[in-house]
Amino acid sequence: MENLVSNWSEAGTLPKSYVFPLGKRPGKVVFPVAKTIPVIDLQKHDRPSTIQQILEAAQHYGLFQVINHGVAKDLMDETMNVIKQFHGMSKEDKASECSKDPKRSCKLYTSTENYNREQVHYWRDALIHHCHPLEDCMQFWPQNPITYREVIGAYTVQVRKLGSIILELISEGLGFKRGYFSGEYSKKPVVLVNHYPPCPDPSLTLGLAEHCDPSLITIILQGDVPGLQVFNDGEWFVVQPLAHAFVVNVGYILQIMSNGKLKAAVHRVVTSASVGRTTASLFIYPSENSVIEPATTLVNACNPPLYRAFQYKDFRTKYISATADSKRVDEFIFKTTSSNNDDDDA
Ligand SMILES: O=C(O)CCC(=O)C(=O)O
Ligand SMILES: [Fe+2]
Repeated sequence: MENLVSNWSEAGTLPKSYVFPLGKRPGKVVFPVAKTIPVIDLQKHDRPSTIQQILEAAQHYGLFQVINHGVAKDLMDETMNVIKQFHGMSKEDKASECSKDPKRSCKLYTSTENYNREQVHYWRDALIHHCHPLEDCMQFWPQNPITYREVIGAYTVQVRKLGSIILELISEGLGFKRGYFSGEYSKKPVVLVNHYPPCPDPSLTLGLAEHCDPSLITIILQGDVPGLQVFNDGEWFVVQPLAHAFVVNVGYILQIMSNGKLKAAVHRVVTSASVGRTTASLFIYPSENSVIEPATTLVNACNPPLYRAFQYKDFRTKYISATADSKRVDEFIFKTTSSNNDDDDA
C-alpha cells in the first residue's frame, strides 16, 4: 500500500504530486457559506411540508442537512471518536486491521484506489467496508480501536434506518409506490471513513476533487470541521458543520431514477492548514445486478426518459474508470439519439 498521508504529512511542504492544475485548485479565496442550504427537521409532524422541503433541496442543490433525525447524539459522538482514533493509529496497525478479508471487502487506501494511475493525488486516507448484512461483514472490520465494531455496528444500523426514512419521503414525493427504494436498490450500503490531515498548502490541493456520488443517496457525518463544499449556480459554497446534523447528498442513481427531477450534488473537499478532518459517509448503493433506469411512472410522451437503462455494476465500472469525471459519466448515463449502449470500454 502507498504511504498513508496521515503518517508522513507533518513534513511541512506539499509534494508536487499533490498540486492540482491551475483551474482545479481551490486557491486562497474565502468561500461563502451557503446559508440557504436547507436544514430539514425530521421531527416536524407535517409530512407533506417535509417532503416538499426535501424535494426542493434535492432539485436545487442535490444536498441538504437533517436534524432531529433519530440517530442518537451519543452514538454520533462515539462514532466520531472511534474513527479519529482509527486514523490516528500507526500505518502498520491500520494496515493489519484492514486486511482481515482476503476478498478485500474492508480496505484502507490513500488518495484513491487508482493511486498508481492518477495524475494528482488527493490529500486524504480512506477506510472503506460494507455494513449489511452486519453479521457477514463485521468479522472483517477493524478490531482496533477496541470499540470499533460495537460502535460502528450500532451506528450503521441507525443510519441505514435514517436512510430508509429519507428514501421513503423522497419516494412519496415523487409519487412512487411504498418501499420503492427498499430492497435491491439499497441493498449494498457501504461505510467510507475519510481522513484529511492538516495540509501544508490547502490552496494548491484538495481532499477530494469535484465529483457526484455513485449512490442513491449518501449520508455524511462531517463533525465540526468545515471542508465539504457544494457547487451551485457557478460557485463553491461551504456546507457549514452543524452540531449533530447529517449532510445528505443525492447521488447519480437517484438523479437517473427520478429522470433528472432530482440532481446529484456536485461536491468536493478542501483541506485545512491547522486542523485535520475526519468524516464518516454511508453510501446507499443498489445491488450489482439491479437495473437502473428512470422510473416508468415519470416517463411519458411529454417527459421522455433522459437516461438509458443499465446494470448497476456496469455503471460502477464506468464510474471508476472515468475517475468520477462528470463529462465521461454523463456520456455513459444519458440517452442519446446515436446509441451509446456499447460504451463499455471500462
Ligand atoms: O468527507 C466529506 O465531507 C465528503 C466525502 C465525500 O464526498 C465522498 O467520500 O464521496
Ligand atoms: Fe462524495
